[in-house]
Amino acid sequence: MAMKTLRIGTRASQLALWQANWVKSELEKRHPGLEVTLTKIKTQGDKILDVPLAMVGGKGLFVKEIEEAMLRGEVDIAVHSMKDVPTIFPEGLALRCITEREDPRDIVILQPGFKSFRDLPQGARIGTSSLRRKAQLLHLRPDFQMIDIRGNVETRIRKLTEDNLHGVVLAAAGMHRLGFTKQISEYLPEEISTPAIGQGALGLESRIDDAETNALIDFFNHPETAWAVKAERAFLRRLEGGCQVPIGAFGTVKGDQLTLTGFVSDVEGRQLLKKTVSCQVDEAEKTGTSLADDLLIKGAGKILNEVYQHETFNVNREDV
Ligand SMILES: NCc1[nH]cc(CCC(=O)O)c1CC(=O)O
Repeated sequence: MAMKTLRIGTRASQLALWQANWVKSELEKRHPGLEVTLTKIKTQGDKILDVPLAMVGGKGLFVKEIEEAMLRGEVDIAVHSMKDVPTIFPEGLALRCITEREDPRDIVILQPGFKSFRDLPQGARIGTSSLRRKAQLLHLRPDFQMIDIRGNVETRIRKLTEDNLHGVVLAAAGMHRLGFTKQISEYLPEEISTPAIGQGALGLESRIDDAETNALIDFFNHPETAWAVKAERAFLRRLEGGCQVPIGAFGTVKGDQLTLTGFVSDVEGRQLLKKTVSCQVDEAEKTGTSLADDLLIKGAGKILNEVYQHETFNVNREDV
């Protein structure tokens, strides 16, 4: 039987292409004879590089054009970093698979001679645009000067030298995938830097009614990661944190037990709410929602309202 061609829609950044190519090669291993092609699609988030993304507006800046291509039938699946995937999907599309998580932690790259961010001098300059990363580092080192950096992973690494920074913060997963592991100075444990929702996992999105495609890709789904990420996303959804805010959540699964940590903070990392809960995996979403409710009762709503009004609230979904 002649196999169909499966077309992957992807952004053209180095990391997005690595991820799409990884999906392609896993598909070809699994289904010998299947032809898999990549279609590069420019998204709003790729086009507008100089404007704070909050001013561009809207959720899903890095996925919308790919979703439209899928709805028009021009591509069959989209490969996303789960971190960039909005919690709501257009009619007809769904998140079909969540892949096994890479290292979920944040990392720092430091100037030569430094082993830990803790050793940096007073007032050290740290590059990141993520309010989540900013807040958690400022919580430990209120003296740090946080510098906005935008751009893809390589650009941000380059800014360490170009912008004369003491350190930059990035995701371990992106560094590992792109072969930059050796440049990592320090891994930040989850207890110090709660990862972004979905960090390290990939999401495969497809048309709900495309049974043939869905049957081909279902093996990518990793149930443990999927439970964890579903809990994290329920937490985010309840906090209406579709845009970038100092929100993080991290779930792990052992057997049928899910442990979920959620965190919300103000921009300066002064008020930091964090809580860890456990449940059975089939309660993942409910638990994510109720953990958010818990933090709302403790004052997360007030903190987040202040964040939304804060002048530095310029969303950068490339660096959550
Ligand atoms: N928005 C950029 C982005 N999207 C996903 C990752 C890392 C890989 C992952 O989380 O799967 C990164 C890079 C970074 O934050 O350093």
